[in-house]
Amino acid sequence: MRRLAFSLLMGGAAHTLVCWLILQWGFFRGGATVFYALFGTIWAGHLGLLLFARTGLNRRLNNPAMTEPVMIWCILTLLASALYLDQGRLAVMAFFFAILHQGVFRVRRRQVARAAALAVAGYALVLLYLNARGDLAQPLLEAGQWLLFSLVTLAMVLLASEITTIRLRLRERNGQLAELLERIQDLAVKDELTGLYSRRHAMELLAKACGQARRGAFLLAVGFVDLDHFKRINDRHGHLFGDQVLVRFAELTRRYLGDKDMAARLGGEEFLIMLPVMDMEQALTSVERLMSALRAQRFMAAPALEVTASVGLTVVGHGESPDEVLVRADRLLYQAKAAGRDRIITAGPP
Ligand SMILES: Nc1nc2c(ncn2[C@@H]2O[C@H](COP(=O)(O)OP(=O)(O)OP(=O)(O)O)[C@@H](O)[C@H]2O)c(=O)[nH]1
Repeated sequence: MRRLAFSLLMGGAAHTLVCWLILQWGFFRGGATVFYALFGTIWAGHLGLLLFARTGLNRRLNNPAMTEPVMIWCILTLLASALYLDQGRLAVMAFFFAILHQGVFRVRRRQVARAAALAVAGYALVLLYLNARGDLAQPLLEAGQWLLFSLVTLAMVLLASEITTIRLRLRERNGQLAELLERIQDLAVKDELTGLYSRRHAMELLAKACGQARRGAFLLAVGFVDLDHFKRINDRHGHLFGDQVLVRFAELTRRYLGDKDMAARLGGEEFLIMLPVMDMEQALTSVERLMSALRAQRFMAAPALEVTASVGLTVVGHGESPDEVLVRADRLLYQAKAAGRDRIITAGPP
């Protein structure tokens, strides 16, 4: 919007000023009446375009920046004023290069060529029309100026084409770099197999969350989850199938845990979950729901298999360090395993 306003207001003011000077020097055919009628219309158009963008109606267009329509409108205003000039026509048409400059970085090569063709052909039609009416004082000079204008325009279009090629290549490279960066960031914080957070990142998040929970911002539940008899699953159905089970569990955490909850794979078949909660009961309900979903999973390659997990679940106590919380959750998990697996053992802070 700011760019559009700048182009239309500054470009329009410069165009008006040059034509007004030509009017003062007596070379504007039709005099002040035609000048004010013409520039009144031109400014109504400029302000109409600005109003259109200001009200947000442009967002409904395919290209909300409206670069091409604005370029075409501005070229038409130059051509319209060129019709009334007895002198200085080339100076006015030269504003086209400023219009082109505005468009080069924003529109496609085809659109630049279209705008250039409109300017060159429009300029030629203006001259032919004036010549037919006998209003062209120096036809040869005007034709020479048109030729010069056309050659410079051609050079500009070729340059614009080069710039567009470089711009597109840069955009492609930027896209590739952004993708690479995202992948590097993912590798640093995510577990490759499951897409859950990695152990290192989980520890960083836990330290941060413990700090916030300590300040009383919320209550944080921390759970150690360990799939039961995973070695047996691997041995019976193969390592690849074991991987599928891990991925399925990760999917379930994404589906059953809330937006503010977090799940990480600490390694092997061991996971950490963190849930900001109101109380332990809420945490227990969430984890029970996740465990039921895991138990209900069926696998094509092993239809009779029921995967379960043991969980040690606790909440972060006032002033507790992440290590203290992890040790307690680990101890609870051990108790769950010892008590026969497929269960959640909970305990609050000491
Ligand atoms: N498929 C697969 N298996 C893994 C991966 N990482 C570790 N494991 C296996 O996970 C198994 C873990 O076995 P254990 O630590 O003995 O535990 P468990 O068999 O689950 O027994 P409990 O925990 O006591 O119920 C081992 O056989 C590891 O080889 C992995 O990325 N993919």
